[in-house]
Amino acid sequence: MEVSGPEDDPFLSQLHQVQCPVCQQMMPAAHINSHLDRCLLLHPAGHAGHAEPAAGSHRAGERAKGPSPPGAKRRRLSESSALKQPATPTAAESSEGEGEEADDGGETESRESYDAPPTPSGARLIPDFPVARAGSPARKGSGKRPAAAAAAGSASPRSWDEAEAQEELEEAGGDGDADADGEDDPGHWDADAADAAFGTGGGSRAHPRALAAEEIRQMLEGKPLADKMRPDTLQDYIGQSRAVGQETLLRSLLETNEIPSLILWGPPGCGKTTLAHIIANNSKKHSIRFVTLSATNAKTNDVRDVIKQAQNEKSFFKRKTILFIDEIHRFNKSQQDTFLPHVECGTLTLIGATTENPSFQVNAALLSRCRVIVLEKLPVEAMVTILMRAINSLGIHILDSSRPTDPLSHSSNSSSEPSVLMEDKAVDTLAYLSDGDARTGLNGLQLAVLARLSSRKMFCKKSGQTYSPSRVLITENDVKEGLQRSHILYDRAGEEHYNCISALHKAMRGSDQNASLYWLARMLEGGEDPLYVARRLVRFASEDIGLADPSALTQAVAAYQGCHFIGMPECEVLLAQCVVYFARAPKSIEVYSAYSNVKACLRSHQGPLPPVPLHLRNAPTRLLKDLGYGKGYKYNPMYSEPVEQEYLPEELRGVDFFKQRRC
Ligand SMILES: Nc1ncnc2c1ncn2[C@@H]1O[C@H](COP(=O)(O)OP(=O)(O)OP(=O)(O)O)[C@@H](O)[C@H]1O
Repeated sequence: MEVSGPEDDPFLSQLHQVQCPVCQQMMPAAHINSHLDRCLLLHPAGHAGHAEPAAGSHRAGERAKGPSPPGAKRRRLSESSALKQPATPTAAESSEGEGEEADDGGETESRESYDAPPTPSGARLIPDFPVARAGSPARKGSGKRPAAAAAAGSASPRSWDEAEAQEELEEAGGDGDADADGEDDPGHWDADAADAAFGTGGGSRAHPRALAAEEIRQMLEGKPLADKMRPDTLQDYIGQSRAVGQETLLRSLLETNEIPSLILWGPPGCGKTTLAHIIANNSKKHSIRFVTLSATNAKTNDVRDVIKQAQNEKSFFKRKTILFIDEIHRFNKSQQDTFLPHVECGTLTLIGATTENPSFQVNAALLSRCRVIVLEKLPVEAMVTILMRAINSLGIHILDSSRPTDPLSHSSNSSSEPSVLMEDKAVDTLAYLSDGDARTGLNGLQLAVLARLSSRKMFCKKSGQTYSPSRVLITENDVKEGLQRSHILYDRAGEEHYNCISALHKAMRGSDQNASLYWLARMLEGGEDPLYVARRLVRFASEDIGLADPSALTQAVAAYQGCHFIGMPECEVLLAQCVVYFARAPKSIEVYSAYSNVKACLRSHQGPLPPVPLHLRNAPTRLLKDLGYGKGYKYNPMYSEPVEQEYLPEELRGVDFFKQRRC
């Protein structure tokens, strides 16, 4: 559970808060003097607004050197970790704030929009990318963005204006150092570092610090690129104009900080968590607590804790709490019920994100108290814009296929040329193949670049030329490979979902308990709904085990109910137990096949179906008795010996569905 808000002593820190007149940051009154000394030194006139951690805390750069969130965590966890932002400036001082970025004073600096221009069909998709000069998308509070974008947009690495590059460099510290504040942070992703360094090296051959392949490789290692590139402001939030476009109600509500309870519904990677992250950033400016839970690992007690804290905050400090629950559909109905009264009475504003239809997955009562925001798959143009933003931040140049000569081949000063280039069609292909999922696109890009940089195969297939080892060309094939590798992650909504459940079914049928457990874990770890797996087990109990072990059905139904009661992650072991039981159980498809035969018989029947024999009909009235209903029926319990009696319609007499396929 991640909670951002007043931590160590909420009472004191709230009561004695003052605002720094230079960087606007809130902090305990006791810290203001020492903070001001530092702040004035760091932010002379004109730099106000660039926030600095309060006195007593580490400087931003120092904090950033601390261990960054583990990138090896599974995807959902790493996504939720992206919301570990201090909700208020005071939170930056708390221990939980450590390791997080500095406050986002840099956001106040000018930042050009990344909205992609409409692309005519069939035209190249890479937009003439606006040069973003300030405000890093990857890091709040950062200073400069490179004009690498310009090079990409104009498709010529040489179109970059030298003077502009030098100016950018000087603004960024003048020495090619990563941070305008002079904070060096080699081990941490720093878009500024990339920007400042590449901005000067990318187009301006005069500058000695074009990003070397090795530098890019280091920047790409660790945290997923999608996390690093998560936008902090609505301005950088691409697409989704129906939901948060300029004229929408939601946008005006967000701008006035009137956040209603929301359910964000959309396919994976379309920006649900990102929108919540933007709301979180915004709320911290208004002293609203923003708490994040992921339904994949939060327990009911975590929810209760959040509610209790929200009640305290409301009654003692009149402070609102926004609770963001990622994958809310994975909470069972009773867990969802826990929020209901608190959303109702305004203790909590709930923001839930779900990939599943909320009509089925979210309690009707809760749903009726939330505004459902439908986010769509990102269109290809938006994907290109998002990818280009990352490509520019990394200092990768785009190679224009329409140019008659390869810029790599006629470099006069090879040492200062950009060292990593990417085919323009590789970007288009990546945007198309990502299927509206920005995470897939960005992580595919990361894998493609990393793979290419690690293998150091530096030749251009088109020209057949090889280049110096310091140059790398990322091709369309590289991104295709990168995408394939990133798809190893389980795709809950797509083909992988069906492939894995089929593999599980077959492994249990083949009595392979190891493989059965493997496929189960692969689905659950990938974010599969445990109730979906449980429903399939109920079916398997009858289809494949049947009367060979009739208690299998009881086991499956119990597992289903157990999953429903306790939800993930606790229910995974219930499913594991059931899966192993089924893999070990004797199998019989006798009933399943016989029933299939009956169905086939009915479907292939020509003409009207045979009537129910009169002796089998019930005769509750005299009239029916007179018509012969029930006549001649032998009531079995009255006979001690076996009863000779027909139960099938006359024309089916002698048919044995257990032996033959068709009647
Ligand atoms: N609209 C957008 N504009 C810019 N970047 C985006 C946008 N949507 C997604 N991204 C990028 O894609 C990454 C993944 O997006 P996000 O985590 O918001 O997806 P999601 O819809 O919550 O997915 P899931 O349901 O799988 O958790 C983000 O970190 C961000 O870098």
